[in-house]
Amino acid sequence: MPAHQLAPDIPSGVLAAEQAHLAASRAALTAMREHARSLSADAAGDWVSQQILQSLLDQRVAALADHPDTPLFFGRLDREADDELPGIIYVGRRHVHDGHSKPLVVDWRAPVSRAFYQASPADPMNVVRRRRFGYHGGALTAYEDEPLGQGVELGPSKILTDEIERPRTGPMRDIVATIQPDQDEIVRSTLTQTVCVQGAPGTGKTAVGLHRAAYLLFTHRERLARAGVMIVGPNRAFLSYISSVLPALGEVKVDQTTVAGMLGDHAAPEDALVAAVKGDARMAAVLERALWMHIVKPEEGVVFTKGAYRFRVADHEVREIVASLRGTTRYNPGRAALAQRLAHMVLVRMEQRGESPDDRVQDAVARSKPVRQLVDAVWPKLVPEQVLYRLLSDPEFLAKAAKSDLSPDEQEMLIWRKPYRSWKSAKWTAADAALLDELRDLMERTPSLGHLVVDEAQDLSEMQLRALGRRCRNGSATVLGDLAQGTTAWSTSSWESVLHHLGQREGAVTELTLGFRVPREVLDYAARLLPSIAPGLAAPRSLRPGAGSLTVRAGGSVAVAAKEALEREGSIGVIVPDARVAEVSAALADLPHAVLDPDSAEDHRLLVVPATLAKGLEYDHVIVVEPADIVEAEPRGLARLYVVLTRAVTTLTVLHDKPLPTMLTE
Ligand SMILES: Nc1ncnc2c1ncn2[C@@H]1O[C@H](COP(=O)(O)OP(=O)(O)OP(=O)(O)O)[C@@H](O)[C@H]1O
Repeated sequence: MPAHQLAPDIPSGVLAAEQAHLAASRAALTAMREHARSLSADAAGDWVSQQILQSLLDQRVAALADHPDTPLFFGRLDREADDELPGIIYVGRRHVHDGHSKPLVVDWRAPVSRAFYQASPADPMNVVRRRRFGYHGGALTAYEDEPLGQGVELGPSKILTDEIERPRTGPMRDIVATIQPDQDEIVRSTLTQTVCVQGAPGTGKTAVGLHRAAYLLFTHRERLARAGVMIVGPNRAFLSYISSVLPALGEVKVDQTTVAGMLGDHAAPEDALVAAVKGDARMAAVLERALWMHIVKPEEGVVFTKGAYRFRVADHEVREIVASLRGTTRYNPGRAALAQRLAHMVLVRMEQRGESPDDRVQDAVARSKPVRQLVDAVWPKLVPEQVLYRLLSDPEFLAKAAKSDLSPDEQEMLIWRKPYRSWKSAKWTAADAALLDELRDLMERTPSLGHLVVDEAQDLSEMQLRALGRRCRNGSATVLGDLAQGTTAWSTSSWESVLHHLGQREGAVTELTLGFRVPREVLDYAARLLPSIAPGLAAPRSLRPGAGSLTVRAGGSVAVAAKEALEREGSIGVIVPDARVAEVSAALADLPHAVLDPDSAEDHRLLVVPATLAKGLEYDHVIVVEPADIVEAEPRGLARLYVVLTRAVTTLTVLHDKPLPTMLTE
């Protein structure tokens, strides 16, 4: 027998007491906000400090806002612990205390809240009873008790099931009330630990990554406020979908971007095979050689004239300085160091002549014309685009830089068929963006963030991973993905390799196995593709039975399917081959709908979604149009189809005129 009590939606004595605690917590939060509002920035010494303090106070006031629809707490722990904390703890989205510093609500990220997610009959963690609360709108309407420490088996939680079954409308929600024990382990792993999560569609990877960011920001507030945390997602539609999760958890200062947003939005078209060569980590050595090949062997010395005197640095001395700097610094600091070292030699000559020049003289000599001319000739000023331009347009230069790292065929593939006039007019591709970033870092060190969350990481090239790795080289990362959902020319087949190229070899690979999104029937259907796209992976499991959720129709009309879906509750995604977006949108002309546009604030229940933008998204009802065309459209089309078929929360309708891939019909 499940040891559960689900209170009916009628206030009982217990429910009334809990509602009173909610009211008291709300009032306390309002008082905290009023107090924050009453604080003045005038105490700060000067105008600038005043502005900074005022902005901090404003942020604090905003963070203390009470959102009536968002439950202030969602759980309660009755504890039997020998510590200084209260015996009863309410777990919520943020700390709330009364005027005497007594905690009314404890932040879910605090160490004591861990038991809310982890305690079990086998390991009660000093908790005798865990209570979950159910809300309707902002009103507390139900509770559910789980006795721990009595050795009683727990049955399924209805509040948890209701939360998972709740129709999805609008952007992604936080899962803070229902994080599962294996997810919580990942969320609370320490800041220094890089974690890589493999998980089938809908196992909560994205949710876990976002909650880990919130957890780390809470636990290491100062350090991460300085160093920064960034979320990297596959496209802007995805970023817009996840955009409200962290703000709902009180974290507004996390940058969310795509790889293109980080490395440069270059999108000239490119053959997938060429892109694959450019994405290969072997390019790193080629680029490094290409950059340093710009240094010219010095044939002349330098002569600095001051009044009637001439101070000379001989050619062999210049060669020695260049040789000693080469390979020991990045390119740009090396250039600056060369000027300073030449100036220093001149100063030594001045001293030999009995002068006593100081640092200012050294700077002046370093900036003088003869020194600048020599530095420009020997160690030329460069931008990354110049180097890459030369590499992709000059076969001889490429051959020298590539040595044996690239085969002659690969080199030939890299050379532009139609060269551009100059580096300034070159049109760069997405793969070039990572090469330019590598060069930029060889010239000037890229600053590192404190933590990076990388979603859909299976799709990144080795060179892109290196670029991301630079941005967390003094920090750590949360790497999320699914080997079965790799759709790019360079998709990985091993997480160890991803961690290697990210520069986080110590990272731990872990797996989430239970699906929260896709009904079992739909997931089993999609999983028929797995042996063809990721033979090593086990079939995914779903928490949600969802009988009757799958319909496959030959010759069915998209308008009819959309009308049927509109009669039900929740969001609808009509996922179509990219080339057929306009046609399907026209077929739906009688129904209010929009084509998915990441930049539009317009929210539509019925959306036409190009197949290549569906990654990471979910809809209550998904209608997939013509799977054969989705498969045909790209080299890893079967994996794309797997992604598309696993976006449904409640129903999946597959419409096809052409034969379905055989794996789906066998
Ligand atoms: N513990 C949980 N409680 C409630 N809902 C959850 C939980 N974990 C995940 N979900 C929900 O399941 C859905 C899928 O989660 P998410 O998008 O994070 O999965 P994913 O593994 O990133 O999927 P994909 O690989 O398809 O991108 C979301 O609606 C999420 O809110």
